[in-house]
Amino acid sequence: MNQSKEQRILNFVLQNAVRGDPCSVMETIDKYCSEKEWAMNVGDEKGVILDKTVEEVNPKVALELGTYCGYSAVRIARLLKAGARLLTVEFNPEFAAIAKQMIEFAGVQDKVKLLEGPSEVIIPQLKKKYEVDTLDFVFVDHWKDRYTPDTILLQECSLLRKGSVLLADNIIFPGAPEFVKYIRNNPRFQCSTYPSHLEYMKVQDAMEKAVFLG
Ligand SMILES: O=C(NC/C=C/[C@H]1OC[C@H](O)[C@@H]1O)c1cc([N+](=O)[O-])cc(O)c1O
Ligand SMILES: [Mg+2]
Repeated sequence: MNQSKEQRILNFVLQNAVRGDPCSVMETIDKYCSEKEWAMNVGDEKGVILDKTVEEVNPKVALELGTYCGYSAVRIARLLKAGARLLTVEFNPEFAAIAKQMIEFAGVQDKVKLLEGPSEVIIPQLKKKYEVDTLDFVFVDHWKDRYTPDTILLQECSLLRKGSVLLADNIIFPGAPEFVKYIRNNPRFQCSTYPSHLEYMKVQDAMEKAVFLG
């Protein structure tokens, strides 16, 4: 049974990156995916926007929707202060297994909790099962048609507080048009757009930052 692309990416990291070095893991994934096989990691250009937002928020509790191979989980976790944690949600078991190994190789496993399952099932469990009070930061990068329902679900589950920051990937490509309409017309969010490019490509993309006003 031949390997998946995600397994090839992991193997390339295991063979070429420095164990315990998150930057080395990120650089190695970016090298593979720009030179050998494209993959839907947030990438090095949009990754800088992610970095800046995480540094600005300095979250104690962060949530990621859409782990994939763990690239952005490593990217976020490397910036978290002592005692801070990232919960990352992935429903595809193959991707979750790859991401778990990626996170461990990068040495950020103590800051990251990988939750396997659909976001609509996991989000309502965050308070009781995962001891979350409210979320300081949410990176939204999963199925584009789940961006809006899950943003609504986060509010319904009282997981956002005044100042919670959402950062959504791919609002131009592949696009999340109804999310953009929802969030920009919602008086409870203060939105700003960060133009960029699709990972590893010369295609226009952007990220949307939305601050919850309470
Ligand atoms: O579908 C995308 N992301 C959705 C991710 C979906 C995965 O996360 C949740 C689910 O387990 C699935 O396996 C995507 C697609 C492109 N793209 O260019 O097609 C670029 C991106 O940055 C993306 O995040
Ligand atoms: Mg994306």
